[in-house]
Amino acid sequence: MTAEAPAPAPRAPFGQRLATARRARGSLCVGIDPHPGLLTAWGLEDTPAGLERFALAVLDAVGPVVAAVKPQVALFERHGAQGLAVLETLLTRGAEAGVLTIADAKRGDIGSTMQAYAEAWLGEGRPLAADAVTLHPYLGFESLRPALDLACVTGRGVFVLALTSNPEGRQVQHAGGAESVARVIARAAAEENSGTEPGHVGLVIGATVGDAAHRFGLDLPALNGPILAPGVGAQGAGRQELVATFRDALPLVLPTSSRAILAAGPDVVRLRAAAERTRDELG
Ligand SMILES: O=C(O)c1cc(=O)[nH]c(=O)n1[C@@H]1O[C@H](COP(=O)(O)O)[C@@H](O)[C@H]1O
Repeated sequence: MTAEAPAPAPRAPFGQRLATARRARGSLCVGIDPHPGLLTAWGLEDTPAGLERFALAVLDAVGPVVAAVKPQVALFERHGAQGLAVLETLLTRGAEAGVLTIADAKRGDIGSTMQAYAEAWLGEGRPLAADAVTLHPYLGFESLRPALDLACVTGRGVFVLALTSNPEGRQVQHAGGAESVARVIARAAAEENSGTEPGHVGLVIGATVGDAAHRFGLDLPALNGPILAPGVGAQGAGRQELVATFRDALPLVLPTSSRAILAAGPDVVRLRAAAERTRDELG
């Protein structure tokens, strides 16, 4: 009996694919956050049909000029099953268009449940599988194991919350003093990325956190993986804050902005121009 050949990897590793996308189209990620107020401002109804028109218009406008798009899952979930169907369509169209998709689902649970979340967002052939998903580690970093491992197998990625952009995050993430929660999470993520290639385990660190990463001793250049940085635009951060927050880890940073860019729609030309301008300003 001959041994079966191992199944070929479904796609190149996420770290590699992200690096290629950034070289081709720069480092911006645009958040697709279909808030009801934005739908109204775009002249759309707050319904699954309005949601679909909004989400696909954003993809068409910005997909060719940015590295990634990040649909905010909550804003699709609020439309129930039909909203999730729109998300499914968006993720499929994103893959067809060659722009990376990051599902902002912020999942995290005990291992047995985490296995199901991992399959849902990172599993091969799953309807909602994206190129990467956001995870929260507050049941313990190791509880994320099913997602960390499955992402590696399927050539996908994860972004683990470390220092979030909202001020309330400090209560949990700064706890522990010198050995802060954020530092423990950052170190655990770096251990997943050992190797020469850029790894598939990223962190989320808000561009609004000031010098917290430095103050708490996070060794960000050692992460060898991407840092998703929300907080630019509507939450007040810009290029100056990115430089001050990330210092020598800036090459790892993928800034992400939602409302500040989406407000330029529904005109596709203006929307694309807003994404290009933000991308170029943030450098
Ligand atoms: O994981 C995220 O993307 C995230 C983490 C974080 O610390 N702060 C943060 O704002 N986000 C998300 O990033 C998006 C920010 O949207 P804007 O403030 O409109 O740019 C929202 O979808 C948030 O849920």
